[in-house]
Amino acid sequence: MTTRSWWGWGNVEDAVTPEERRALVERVRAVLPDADLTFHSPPDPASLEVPESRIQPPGEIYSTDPVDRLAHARGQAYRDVTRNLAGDVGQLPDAVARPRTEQDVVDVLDWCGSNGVAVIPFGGGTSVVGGVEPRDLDRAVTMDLQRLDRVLEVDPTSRAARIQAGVLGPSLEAQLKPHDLTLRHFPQSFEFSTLGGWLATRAGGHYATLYTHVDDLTESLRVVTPQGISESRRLPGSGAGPSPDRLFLGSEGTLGVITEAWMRLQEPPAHRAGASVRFASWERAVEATRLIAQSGLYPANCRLLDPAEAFLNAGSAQAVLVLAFESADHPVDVKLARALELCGGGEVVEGAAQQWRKSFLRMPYQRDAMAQHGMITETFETACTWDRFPELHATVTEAATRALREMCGIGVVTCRFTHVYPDGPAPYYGIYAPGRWGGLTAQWDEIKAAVSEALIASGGTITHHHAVGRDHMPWYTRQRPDVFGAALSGAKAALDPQGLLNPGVLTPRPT
Ligand SMILES: Cc1cc2nc3c(=O)[nH]c(=O)nc-3n(C[C@H](O)[C@H](O)[C@H](O)COP(=O)(O)OP(=O)(O)OC[C@H]3O[C@@H](n4cnc5c(N)ncnc54)[C@H](O)[C@@H]3O)c2cc1C
Repeated sequence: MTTRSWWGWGNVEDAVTPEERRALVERVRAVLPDADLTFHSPPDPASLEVPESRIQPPGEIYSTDPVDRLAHARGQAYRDVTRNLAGDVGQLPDAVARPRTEQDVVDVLDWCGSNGVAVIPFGGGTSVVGGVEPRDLDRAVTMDLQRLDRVLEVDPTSRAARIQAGVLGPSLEAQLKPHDLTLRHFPQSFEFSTLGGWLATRAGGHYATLYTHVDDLTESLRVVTPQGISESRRLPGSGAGPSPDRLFLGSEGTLGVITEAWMRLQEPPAHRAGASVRFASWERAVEATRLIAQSGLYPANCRLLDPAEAFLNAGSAQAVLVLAFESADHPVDVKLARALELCGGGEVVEGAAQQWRKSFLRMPYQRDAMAQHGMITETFETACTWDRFPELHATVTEAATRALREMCGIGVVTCRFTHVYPDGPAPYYGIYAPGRWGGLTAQWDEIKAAVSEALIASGGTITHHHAVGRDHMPWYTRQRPDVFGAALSGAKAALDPQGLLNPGVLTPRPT
C-alpha cells in the first residue's frame, strides 16, 4: 500500500532517502558553495486554510472534502510544488466528481451546465502547464476520471484494444500483459498519468523515434461533449476530410471528456541492442545524431546529453549519445552497428546508459527534494528544424543564462534531446540554480517567461510534448496562426457553447 504525496511528485514511500538527500546537497554545495540550502518541511495539509465550497452538487460521486479538493487543485510542475511547499493554497475546485460510468460523465456535464459551473477533466493530475488548475474560475468541479480504468475489449487480429480513459499507465499495461500485447507508451510520468490525459495533451513517450507520440497509437476516440457524444470509426487510416480524432487529440479537456479509445498495440520487444557514445565536441555529437535521425534506422532511444547534462546524470564530462534499438520481430545488432558507424569519431563508453536510466527515474523526486532546500530545478522543452537548431540553442541558452544571473546570481543550464526526427530534434532544457526561499515561484516565473520569449523568437514551439495549459497561453496564441485560433474558438463554441470545459485553456475566455 502506498500513499500519494499531497504536495509533490509520486508516492511518499518513494521520496528521496536521507542518504540520497545528503548526497544531493553535497553535490550542489560542491558547485554552489554559497547557496543557502536550509531544509524546509511541507506544511501539514490539515493546517491550511481551505476556502469553503460554493456549490452543493447532487449524489455520491461528488466530494467536497477539503483535502480531496486540495489534492486536485493543481498539477505537478515545479511552480505547483513550490506553491504547495509555501502553503499557498490558491484556488481550489469546489468539488471533485468521480464518475463510475459514461452516464455519470454526461450527468456531471448536465448538472454543471444547468448551474453555470466550470468543469475541469482530470486524469492523473501530472500536468506541468497549469492544465488542471481552476485559476480565475468562479466555481468549478474537477472531474477525476480514474474510476474509468478498464481495458474493455482486445482485438488480437488487428492488435488493438478498447480502453477506458481514466486508466493509469501501470494498470493499463498489466491488463494488456495476459494478451502478450503492449501500448508501448512510456512518458516519464507513466506511473501517475492516464490514457485520457495522454490523449488530451498529445503526450510523447520515452522512445526517441517512430511510434512514441500517443497520436500515432490512436485508432478511434469516444468523447462526451456538452452537445452529445462523438465516436469515430475504427480505421487504420482514412482520407475522409479532416480527422475527428485530430480535433480531440491535444484538446486538453476544452472540447469534451474522452471516455474511451481504441488504441493500436504492439508485441513486447524480444530483441534489443544498445550502446553509449562519447563525443569530444557538442557540434560533432549533434551532427552524428542528425545523421542517425535521417538514416531510416529509427532507434528506440537516441538521447543526446550535452556535457553539463552528461556530467550531472551520466557520469561523463563530455556529450554522450545514448542509443538503443529494439524489435519484437528481428535482431537489431546490424542497425546498432550502422548507427555506430554514423557516430564516426565518437568513443563507445560503458555504464553511461545505466546511470542515465537510474537518474531519469529519480529526477522528479530529486527535483522536489531540492525545492525543499530552496533550489530552482525545472525543465522546459521545444522542437525545431535541424537548420535552426544551432541558433535556437545559442539564443535560448543565452536567455536562460542571463535570466539565471539576474534572478539567482548564478545557475546551470543543461540540454538533452528527448526525441529526434528526420527534420529536427526536440531539445529539452534543465535549469539548476539557488533560489530565494519565499520567492521561488516568482523567480521561476521570470526565468520561464524569458526562455519562452527566446523559444518563440527563434522559431521553436512553446511545447513539444508538455501541452499548453494556462501557463503557455501567451506564447501559444502567438505561435498558432490567427485564423486557426478563430477556427478553434468556433469548434469550442459549437461543442461547448456555455464555455464550461476547462475555461482559459487553448482558446481565450470570452471577455
Ligand atoms: C515528472 C513528470 C514527467 C513528465 N513526463 C512527460 C513525458 O515524458 N511526456 C509527456 O508527454 N508529458 C510528460 N509530463 C507531463 C504530463 O505527465 C502529461 O501531460 C500527461 O499526458 C498528463 O496526463 P494526466 O493523466 O496526468 O492528465 P492531467 O494532468 O490530469 O490533465 C492534463 C490535461 O488533459 C485534460 N484531460 C485529462 N484527462 C482527460 C480526459 N479523459 N478527457 C479530456 N481531457 C482530459 C485535463 O483537463 C488537462 O487539460 C510529465 C510530467 C511530470 C510531472
